[in-house]
Amino acid sequence: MESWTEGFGKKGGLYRRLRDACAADWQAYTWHPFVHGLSDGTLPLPAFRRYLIQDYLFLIHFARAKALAVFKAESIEAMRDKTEAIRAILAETTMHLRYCESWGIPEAEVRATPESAETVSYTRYVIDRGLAGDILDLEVALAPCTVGYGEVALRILADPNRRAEGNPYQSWIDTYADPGYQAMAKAAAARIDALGESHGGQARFATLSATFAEAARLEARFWQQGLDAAEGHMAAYEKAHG
Ligand SMILES: Cc1ncc(CO)c(N)n1
Repeated sequence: MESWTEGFGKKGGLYRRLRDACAADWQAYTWHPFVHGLSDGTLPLPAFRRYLIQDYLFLIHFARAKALAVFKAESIEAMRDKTEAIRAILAETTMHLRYCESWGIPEAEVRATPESAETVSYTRYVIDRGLAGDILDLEVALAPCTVGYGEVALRILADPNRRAEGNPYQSWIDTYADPGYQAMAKAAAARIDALGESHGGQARFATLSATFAEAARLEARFWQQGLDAAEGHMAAYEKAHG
């Protein structure tokens, strides 16, 4: 078994059962062609730019979803963890703004960018699962994001095609390979395992796994919007220069 699959959740726990129940969707998300391009450094810059600006907007709403998890948390420890997660998400956006600044895109312009359908659908889906359900429904909707990016980073580090020197996406990779981020991802998987036991994960598995798989597919769509933007860019370029 690969090292990254061992990293999150415990054997037989709810997190791994959710992940394994949507193996094809999970693979399509965590080893998407966009991720290959981050890893070997060949991702076209317009694809990354499109992704990163939308991801900044995504994180604002993701912080709101985590705030809802503070509200729905059933222990002070969980409230503390979630509060820390909100702080981490807001800190993560400084990486986004640094990239944008290096491209000459000021923060005001990033903020004024309209959200894409991919961004709206994913963020509002997660918030809706949390509003309609309890803390377990919400944590399961959040997990592909928090834990998934932890796994994506580990997959990149293990990738034989990885460009380790002079990779333009290195600071993106570092953000999620960071021990602090990895610890947060592990804690999120462990909380799902614990909630699975305390909140009837077995009896609720059909609903929970549908939520988890939906979020994994929305994550894959989120990468794909970057590649779609680059395709448009290439077509326009070829038209202008053809
Ligand atoms: C779409 C997406 N999923 C997960 C993360 C990790 O925080 C992120 N920044 N963006």
